Amino acid sequence: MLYIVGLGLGDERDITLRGLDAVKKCEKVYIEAYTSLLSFGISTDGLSTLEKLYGKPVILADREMVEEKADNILSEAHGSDVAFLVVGDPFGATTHTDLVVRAKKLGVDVKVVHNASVMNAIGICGLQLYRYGETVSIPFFTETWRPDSFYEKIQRNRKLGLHTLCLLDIRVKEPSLESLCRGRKQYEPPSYMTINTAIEQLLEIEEKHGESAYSEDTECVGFARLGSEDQMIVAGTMRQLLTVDFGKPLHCLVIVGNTHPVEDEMLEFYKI
Ligand SMILES: C[S@@+](CC[C@H](N)C(=O)[O-])C[C@H]1O[C@@H](n2cnc3c(N)ncnc32)[C@H](O)[C@@H]1O
Repeated sequence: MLYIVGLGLGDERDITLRGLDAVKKCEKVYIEAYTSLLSFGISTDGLSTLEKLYGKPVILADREMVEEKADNILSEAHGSDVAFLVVGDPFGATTHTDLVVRAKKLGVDVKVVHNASVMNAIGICGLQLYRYGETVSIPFFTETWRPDSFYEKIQRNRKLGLHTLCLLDIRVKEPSLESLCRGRKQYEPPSYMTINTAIEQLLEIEEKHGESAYSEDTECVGFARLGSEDQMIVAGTMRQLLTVDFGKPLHCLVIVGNTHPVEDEMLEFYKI
């Protein structure tokens, strides 16, 4: 059996009792290390808090392992109980649906244990979760690569009066271009997009398209470290949020659509 267990957003204590039961009975425990491990304050080589709580070793599964060696994990799950831990909810990221599909095709039984995700934790700012349009991802721009497919999606959401959740790029264990050319993989240090960088990129793309999908005066909400003791939530225009230091990652941003009076009342508590 493959147990895919959501860990929630705060720290190791956010696992559910059902999730902990599953972990305790599994012979092997993997943890995915590339979507948002950081919110647990865990460095890629320091898993001891989790190991202490679970009373067994936890194997770090980075992007390469999950994408290239998933079949090894799945064949282990054929004959024994294996847990695959995911920060947030297993379906809060598209990556894990692929693992479920592969497991089912190989005839491996799968059980999912849900938990809180960034996709619902943003509800804390008072914007109704059922008034959101398509979620977008904002990738880090480079000198030569400035993809902007998020622009059209935000525009579509805003035409419908819907809020937009922007997930911000995480670059963990990315091989450096230089090392790829040399044929020996070396990795860039991890980087996490801040709300400030996301807004700068959004405004750059608005200037390029010039279709007024949004502007510096558009109301947004910035979220940092949701679910942690030191979480930070600030509402304001893009221009205002550019001046806020949101501190440590992880960050995400909501572009506010049309609001109901109760949504406005809640947002007031977070205004800059
Ligand atoms: C693939 S998504 C969601 C991952 C996770 N499986 C979940 O269900 O929440 C990862 C992105 O969500 C946002 N994010 C995740 N955790 C966050 C947190 N605690 N606070 C703020 N943003 C967060 C960041 O923008 C990050 O790049």
